[in-house]
This record gives sequence, C-alpha cells and structure tokens, in this order.
Amino acid sequence: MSEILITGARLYGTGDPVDVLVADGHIAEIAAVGATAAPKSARLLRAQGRVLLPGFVDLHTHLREPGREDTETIETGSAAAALGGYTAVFAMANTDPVADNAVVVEHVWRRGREVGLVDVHPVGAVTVGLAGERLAELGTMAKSAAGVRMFSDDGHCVSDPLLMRRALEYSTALDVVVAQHAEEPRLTVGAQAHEGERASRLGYAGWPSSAEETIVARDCLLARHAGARLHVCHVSTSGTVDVLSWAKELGTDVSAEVTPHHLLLTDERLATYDPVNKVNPPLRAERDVLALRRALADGVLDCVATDHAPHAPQDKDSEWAAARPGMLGLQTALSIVVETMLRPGLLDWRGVARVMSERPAEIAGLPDQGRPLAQGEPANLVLVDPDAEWTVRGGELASIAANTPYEGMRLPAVVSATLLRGRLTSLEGKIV
Ligand SMILES: NC(=O)N[C@@H](CC(=O)O)C(=O)O
Ligand SMILES: [Zn+2]
Ligand SMILES: [Zn+2]
Repeated sequence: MSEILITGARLYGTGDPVDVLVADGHIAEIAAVGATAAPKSARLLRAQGRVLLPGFVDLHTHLREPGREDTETIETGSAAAALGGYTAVFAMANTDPVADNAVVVEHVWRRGREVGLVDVHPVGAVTVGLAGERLAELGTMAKSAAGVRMFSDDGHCVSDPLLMRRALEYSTALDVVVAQHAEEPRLTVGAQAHEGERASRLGYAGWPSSAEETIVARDCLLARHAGARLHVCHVSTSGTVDVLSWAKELGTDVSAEVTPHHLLLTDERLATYDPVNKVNPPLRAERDVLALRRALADGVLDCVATDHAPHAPQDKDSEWAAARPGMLGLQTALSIVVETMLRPGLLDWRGVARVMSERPAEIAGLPDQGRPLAQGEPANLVLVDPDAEWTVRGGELASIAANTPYEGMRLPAVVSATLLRGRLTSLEGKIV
C-alpha cells in the first residue's frame, strides 16, 4: 500500500504544524515538518496548517438501502459520509425490509465493505418489523458477520416498558447498546411540530417535550435496574438534559446524542411552512437549543449524530402535514458544529474530536475509530480547513435526495480530506 505524507498539519488544531506519515493503514510517524523518514514515493498532502482530527463516527444515519434506493443508497450515503469527514457510520434499521434479521444486516454490512468509502455498521431492529410487539433475534444479528453492536427501532419508540426492559436485559449478555427514539406515542398522536405558541397559531397538533422526557426518564430507570447500557437518540429538549444529568449523577450507564439541526434551528422555521424543516423530534424553542449546546459542551450530551434522513421530493414537497419528517446531515454536520459550538467558544477542536469521533466510537465499541493521533494508531483521519467557508446547495450534495434545511446558507469549515485506514476517500470535496 502506498504511503501518504501529510505535511504541516496541526493536530487537534493546536501547537506547531507537524508532518504525519501514513503507511500500511496506520500512522507510521509524527515529526517536525521535513523530519519524517518518508520515502520519495509517498504521496504529498499539503495541509498548510489545517486541523487534523480522528475521522468522524456517526451513530445515527439513514442510508435507505434496501427499499428506498430512489432517495439514498449505501453507495451515495457512503460518499456523503466520506465528504463530511466520516470514517464510520451506523445505518438505522428502518429500511424495507427492516434490518431485524441476519440476512438484512449482513447485506448492509457487505455492501458497505464493497463500496469501501466508510465503515458501514448496520443497526439491528429491537422488535420484529419495528412493530413493537416481539423482540427481534438480537443475538443472531450480534453474532452474524455484520457483528451488530447497536440495536434501535428508530423512527419508532420501543414504548412498551416490558419489551424495553427485556431488550435492555438481553443486551447486557450480548454487550451491545440499545438506542432509543424517545417518543411516548400516546402523547404525540397527530403531532406535527413542537408544542407551543407557534404550532397552535398555525393549527398544527403539538409534539410536547414531555413525550420525550418521560420516555428518557423511564428508560434510564429501566437501564439502571437491568445493569444495562442505554443510548438516547436525537435529544431535543432542555428537560431531557435535566433528566440525563440526574441519571448520570446516579451512575446510570446512559449516553446521548444531539443532532446538528437541534443545535442550530428553532421552531421559528415553522413560519416558512416549508416541510424541509419538518423533522422528528421537531425543531424546538431557543431555550432548548441553548441548553443542548451547553450540555454538549459539559458532557451531559456525549456526542453529535446526524440523523441523516434523505427523502424523495414527492414525500417532502407537499403540504406540511403530509410531508415525511427528516433532513440530510452528513455533509453539513461539521460546519454546523463549528458554527454552534466552536465559534461561540463552547468547544475547541479537541472537543470537536471528542463529540464527533472519540465518544461515538466508545459508545459503539469500535476499537479502531476515535483513536488518538499518535504513532501506531489506525489512520482514520479527517483534515479540516477551519478558515474556509462554503455555500450549501442540496443539489450538489452526494446524496440522491436534496432535503437540506441549510439551502443557500454560507457555513464555516470545509473538509479537505478524509482517510479510511490510510486510504484517501475524499479530497477537496471530491470522492477519491
Ligand atoms: N428523524 C426523522 O425525522 N426521520 C427519520 C426517523 C427518525 O430518526 O426518527 C427517518 O427515517 O426519516
Ligand atoms: Zn428517531
Ligand atoms: Zn433517525
């Protein structure tokens, strides 16, 4: 395998620029500029003082294959991930057929390997067909070639407490994590938007914060009693932050993610009537956004996950109530984190590495991702130009779907290059 010499990179955005020699899929050497023992044949990647970080890990992606290849495929989603700086993604189980058995998870895993742009880890469904009635065969999926590490009915809440309890108990024996889409369905019947003044003025049925918070509180208690690990998907309210903070103080083994869109956007977007802003859980109030940012900075929220959710134009460009919830996220995540966390001084680049790479890799138990930038470590890397800006155009993103809420926005930070096990997967906005 050919060597790559990254010259003049700043590790975690700090200190003097250094040279990083990548060989055989690993970091072979880190030395002062010009001081590595790089062979003449090594390919040069001029970093020009840009920021080098461990490759990002997304615990929450919808790749839509099998079933909705008209909106995204494992190939196009992998390309979006590589362009966004990701080296591993977790593909949610709400496909058609549902990833509730070894055949489907192995297909997703194999297809991800064939494409080879990012490690695609299938998430297994908790219940058969996401129907919330019977547990799926978690053990068979965990022991399959796909080696499933995370289970979720995402898109649906495992709302039956007995089923959730069983899933948590079972997960401890398999050493896997159950990720919950926290939404008490009895409280969100017909819900269209964040319950509040804006939704009622527009006549939309409200999605109350309590529908999320009650499930998170319940699941923290269930996980604690089962001695199990729980992961909470797409946290959206300040009340959930309070519940998580309490549960963590008690020593509950719970982790939680926040999406870029919940860190930036509020239900003010409802005024546009544009369903590109419709997402589950819904965009919330300013005070929620501020609480989520603070919680991500201080570790009550562990990581950022995109909830990348491609949708076809016919499922999105309709009246609000008929539109599907969800928005693209893989190629814009870093820029939104820079805009909402780094620029206001809530996180430095070290912190960005923590919330976008290290913590998600730990939560999922990936041994070769989110590793330190040090000699001998796997070369899963992303090089970021912190000073560059770009303008988002949905039609230019690698996804088949184009449903980005950031259309036309000018955003900070550009991914210059992504390396997966020492091989370039993206370079200057192009797939390699
Ligand atoms: N987030 C969404 O609004 N939609 C997701 C499902 C989910 O994450 O709950 C989808 O699959 O489209
Ligand atoms: Zn969800
Ligand atoms: Zn999701």
